[in-house]
Amino acid sequence: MATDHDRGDCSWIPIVDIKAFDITKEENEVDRKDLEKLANDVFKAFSTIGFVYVKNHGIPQDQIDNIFRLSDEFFAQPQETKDKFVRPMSDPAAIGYIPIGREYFDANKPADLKESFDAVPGSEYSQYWPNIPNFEEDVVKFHRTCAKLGLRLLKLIGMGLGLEDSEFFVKAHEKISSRASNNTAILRLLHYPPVKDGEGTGNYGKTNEYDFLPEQTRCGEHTDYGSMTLLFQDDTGGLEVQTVNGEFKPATPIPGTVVVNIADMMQRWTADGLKSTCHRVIPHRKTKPRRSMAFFIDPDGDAVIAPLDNSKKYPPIKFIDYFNKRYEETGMTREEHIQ
Ligand SMILES: O=C(O)CCC(=O)C(=O)O
Ligand SMILES: [Fe+2]
Repeated sequence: MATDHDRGDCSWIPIVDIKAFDITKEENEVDRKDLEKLANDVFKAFSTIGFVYVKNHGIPQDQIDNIFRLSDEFFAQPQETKDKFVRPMSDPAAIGYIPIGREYFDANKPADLKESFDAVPGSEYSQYWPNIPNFEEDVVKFHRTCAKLGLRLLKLIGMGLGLEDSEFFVKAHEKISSRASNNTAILRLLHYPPVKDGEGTGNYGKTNEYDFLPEQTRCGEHTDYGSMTLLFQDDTGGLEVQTVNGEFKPATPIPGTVVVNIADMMQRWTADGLKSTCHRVIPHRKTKPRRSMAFFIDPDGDAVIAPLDNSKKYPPIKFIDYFNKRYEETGMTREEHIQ
């Protein structure tokens, strides 16, 4: 039976074209009226489902392809090699490799069948950068590029929301590409390995052939913790987003676009005006690997997040406290992974 994934039906998620304010443009060369119109369009798009496809963002396709290539090169290495770069788990600010079976979003189910690499500029954990030519340099540069796009979107949302200080969100993310002020924004390279068809034994980490355990998935249902996430996905599919009725529908890849979703802090700031929507990655095509790259836009860790309309919908919370709590709840502080 043809599924929505196969039909490529993702028309329920809005597409916004930000050409007027793409990252190659200087802020002062953009006409104020065009910017205001764009801000309204962007805000409206984010208000519908909390997910949008952003097109004409200005990040060169070559740069995106190059990071996917470096990511492939890293994950294609033997497990023993990758294991040398396993990030220290006790420090959420560390960089490095996260093996399969580490992160979960439901403690009663098997951990996600994915492996990833967390990267930030200026990390004190420089020994965890792999020995792949240009890896650190290019990945760090991409982090900064993503941060630039993220800040543009934050500005547009601030304007679209009609904030008195339209730079409010931008200012709360000032340290996005540094480790200062406990900013936790990371670029995460993700690899969901191909698996055999049928249910299996969870034989991961031991051979190159993986099986899904009963109830295991590529990435469990969750919301993201920070302000927003930029997601670059390959053409495999599998990402699903929860609708207001509670069902999950595909966010099929659209070439040339970045999927952007609202995360928990933006929902709190806007007192539910913008929704941090639940999403997951299913093994839509088990035998085909999925590769994606997520840039998690986080406010500075010291920022205190409270509803901007002064409502009491959410109590004020320091972002780093919220982050640490979620980090612990997803099993990330364990030094071992599930066998
Ligand atoms: O890989 C994907 O498509 C989604 C990943 C995701 O939602 C996450 O890591 O938070
Ligand atoms: Fe996510």
